[in-house]
Amino acid sequence: MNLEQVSVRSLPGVGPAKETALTALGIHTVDDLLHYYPFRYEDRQVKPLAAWQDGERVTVRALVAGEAVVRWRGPKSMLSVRLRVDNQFLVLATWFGQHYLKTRLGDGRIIIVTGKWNAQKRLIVVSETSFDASEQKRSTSPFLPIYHASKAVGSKQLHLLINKAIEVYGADLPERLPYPLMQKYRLCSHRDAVIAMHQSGQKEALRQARRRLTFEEFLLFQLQLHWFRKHREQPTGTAKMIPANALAQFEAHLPAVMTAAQQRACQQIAENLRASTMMARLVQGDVGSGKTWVALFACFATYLAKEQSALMAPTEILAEQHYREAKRILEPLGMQIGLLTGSVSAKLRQQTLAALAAHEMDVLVGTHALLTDDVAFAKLGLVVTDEQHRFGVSQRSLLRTKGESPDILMLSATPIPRTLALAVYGDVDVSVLNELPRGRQPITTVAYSLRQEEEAIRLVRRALTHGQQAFIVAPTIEESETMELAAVTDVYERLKDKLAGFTVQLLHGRMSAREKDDIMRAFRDRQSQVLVSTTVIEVGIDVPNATVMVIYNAERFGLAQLHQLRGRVGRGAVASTCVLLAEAGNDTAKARIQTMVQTQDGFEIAEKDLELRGPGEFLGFRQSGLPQFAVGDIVQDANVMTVAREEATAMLASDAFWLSPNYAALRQAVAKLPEQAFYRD
Ligand SMILES: Nc1ncnc2c1ncn2[C@@H]1O[C@H](COP(=O)(O)OP(=O)(O)OP(=O)(O)O)[C@@H](O)[C@H]1O
Repeated sequence: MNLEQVSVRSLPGVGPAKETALTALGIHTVDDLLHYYPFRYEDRQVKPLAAWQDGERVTVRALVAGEAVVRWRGPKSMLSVRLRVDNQFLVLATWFGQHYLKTRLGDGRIIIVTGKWNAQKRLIVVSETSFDASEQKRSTSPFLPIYHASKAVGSKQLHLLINKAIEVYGADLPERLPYPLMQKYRLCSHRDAVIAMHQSGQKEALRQARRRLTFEEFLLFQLQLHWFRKHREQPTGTAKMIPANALAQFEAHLPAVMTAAQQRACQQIAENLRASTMMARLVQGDVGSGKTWVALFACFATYLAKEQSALMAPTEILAEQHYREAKRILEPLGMQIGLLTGSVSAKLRQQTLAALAAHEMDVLVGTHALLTDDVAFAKLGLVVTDEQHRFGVSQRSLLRTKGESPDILMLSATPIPRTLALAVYGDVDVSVLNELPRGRQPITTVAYSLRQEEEAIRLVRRALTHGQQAFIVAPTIEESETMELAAVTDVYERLKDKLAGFTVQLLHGRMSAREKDDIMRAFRDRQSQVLVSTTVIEVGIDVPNATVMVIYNAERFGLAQLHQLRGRVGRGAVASTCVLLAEAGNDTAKARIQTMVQTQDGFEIAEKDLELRGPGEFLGFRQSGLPQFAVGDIVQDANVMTVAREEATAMLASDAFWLSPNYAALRQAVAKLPEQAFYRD
């Protein structure tokens, strides 16, 4: 029986109303229902108090110690009583809206409660109470599956319904993976895995189920990536004639030697440009690792092949910065560079466009102004996008259509762990710049509490008196209204007073692009000494004279983001300092701040960030269009992704995959997935 064609209505107890409620959760068929996995399991095992984590839901067997008290606030009640746990410790328990339980909470009674633990207040906010102390023993499953539910169908109801579906249809769950593959990786059957996800109380069975389902979905994903790549009409690029000594020619004109990582990336690029297939390469650089020079080398190599390059940046100030650097590095090599942004005068724009069309210009740097219709290249051979995730898909492909399948180079300052990069970018090649240019001074990072603000300001003042500049970052205005964070405007007002005699300017996201660029320019040109800002300064700004960075409420930012921010200092010859002003938080918050203090390696920080916060909260994760998996976790299960990738490659190259009935189910599954869900530009 094909469960994808069996409506949930076929299950006992599901009428039109229940059907509507299930539809709202995306559940239409029995197949959907069976694959609607719990998002977590509640651990109902009674644990000793010492093992409780702040904020965790705990189940505890305790002795009522003292009299229960009810307080009222309007119609709302709060019931509190002391409980003795592990025969010694006293904790407080509160119930909201359940004052009627008071009579049952007699002094000395043994109860079992489940609730959220607040370590600081030593308080459990109770959500479930059991007065039958033996219940715990009778319960078969210490792990209760919790489902994303709605008002109309709760988690418990879903659980019951799924159990019913397993009872009636469980035997019809099909197997997609060929047997030899299951044997090779010792995977349990799809059916056993699905059932275990919903019903198992055993840690090991659950682990095996997760492993099997993760492998399956990663394999499908990888097969798809490869499949569509194979079947897509790949526009064949043109081979560029690039002399063997191109890199040496380029390096001979540089003001400093390239790092080994830069050289490696350049060599990889030259190889790609020479090939007749189109280049699709991502240069992933840690902050300050010198991505721009690598991009400029690509432009130079393209120039040697007598073709033009376009370099697109997300903001005017970044475009200007690239333009200056391109002029400085490429003009001595005989190249002509142009700039096109919204601020370029009409006359200059006309001249630039004319030069471009006549092939008197080799590189055009700009913002999305490059995309306008009248921008026409004589022969566009290379498109470089900086921070391409900040452009829409259509914008990116628009630039590409200005040439005949030009080679593509993408620059990204967000260090993404390798597996994530594969998942995000599919099969692009990746060059990693994990090395800083020589002569960089290390950045000293210190963590202060918010009360030590004065100390931070002292550091700022000292740098200013030495003629250096400082960045101050504070959370956004919007957030501060509801969350009582140090608003950027408050910080600005305070610092203006405390740093009287220096020019302090404010920058935030509510300003127009023009205002922002003006303020950034003033700072870059040293007309202001202190820039108080939200995270809008985050990416790419290069002001080597700035040596102090102070970040207010650092606990509010993602680690990858803090790393980006910190990377704005330490770019010159003078040693820099980064002060993290943070509220003391729970263990995770402390571990995050500690990571920042301990390491300056962006890749390490990114891994740690993912580990501590989970990929769902990883900076830019949502915007990046990373695929969401039902069971697998791209970070924790990174090794499974690698294996799935290898298997997918081998499979598609084998006849068996295309011909054998063993693979029929898998072939069908891959073909059925919607292309756009996975295939990214
Ligand atoms: N090998 C090198 N030796 C010395 N200086 C270098 C080298 N490579 C680049 N630089 C300089 O380092 C600075 C930073 O380079 P760049 O702006 O390309 O960094 P980035 O990788 O874009 O970093 P971020 O993402 O933090 O902006 C520039 O001023 C550049 O001229």
